[in-house]
Amino acid sequence: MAAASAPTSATAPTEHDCLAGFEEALQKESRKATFTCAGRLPINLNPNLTPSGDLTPRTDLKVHEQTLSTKPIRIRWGANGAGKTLSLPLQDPSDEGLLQDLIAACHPATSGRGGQDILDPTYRRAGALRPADFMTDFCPYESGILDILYKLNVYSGPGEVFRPHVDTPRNATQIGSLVVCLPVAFSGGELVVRHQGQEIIHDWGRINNNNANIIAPAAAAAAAEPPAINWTAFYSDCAHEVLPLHTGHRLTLTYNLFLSHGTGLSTFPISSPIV
Ligand SMILES: O=C(O)CCC(=O)C(=O)O
Ligand SMILES: [Fe+2]
Repeated sequence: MAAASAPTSATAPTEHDCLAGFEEALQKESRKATFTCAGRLPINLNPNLTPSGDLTPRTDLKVHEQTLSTKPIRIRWGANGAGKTLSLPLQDPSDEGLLQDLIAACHPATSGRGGQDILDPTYRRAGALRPADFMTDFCPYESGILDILYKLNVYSGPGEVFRPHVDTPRNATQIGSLVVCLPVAFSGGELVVRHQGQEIIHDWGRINNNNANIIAPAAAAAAAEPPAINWTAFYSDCAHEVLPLHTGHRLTLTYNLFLSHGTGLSTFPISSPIV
């Protein structure tokens, strides 16, 4: 009996065919893959603080067991001796002036184009503070999110905006961006994140803090939804934009996300992140 013949070279897939099939399969998968994640972090207006002002320390184990929350967020800015501190959410009507002071302290925000920071209000109309000009005690690491703090952004209504863009990576280890939206009332200003024909819209103004800037602890405790931080993270290749603000002020902290030792994901040497 004749032996079964081996596939001839005419019918056997070539290396090129295999690679093309592999590429097609990967592309299909990457279309289905998660490209962004998001979360909401309730603000505990009466947190249990350590003497140094931190939340009660957590072990890794506890982080997985607990519902995470954050203490109110403080932002400090201004020259030595003339510094100001704003706590969000506002808990007293007299603090509304401080929010206005912070907005006034911001400079017109630039955007990165061709490796340069460009000031173009038709592309981005918003205020910003550089990391050297403010401090915050919001700690994404403590809150279960990973970070390198990059900027405070303020968009005011009506009309401030950031047109579609991809963030300029600070170095080769940057894998994404994290946007944290602070508890101040606004409408419009949806953050739209896009990847390979998919789109996620974060309408944080609609759900932000019952549309009130000032929330007394008692009212917050009684409310069905306590004031909260909203956040989202996405990979560096995602285009995103902030749609025009309608009303109020939208304050965000943006962070660059870097690969670090120990994730097992990096095949190249990791240098210090540039902020
Ligand atoms: O404020 C936001 O939601 C996004 C800001 C942003 O995209 C950026 O600073 O690159
Ligand atoms: Fe961006």
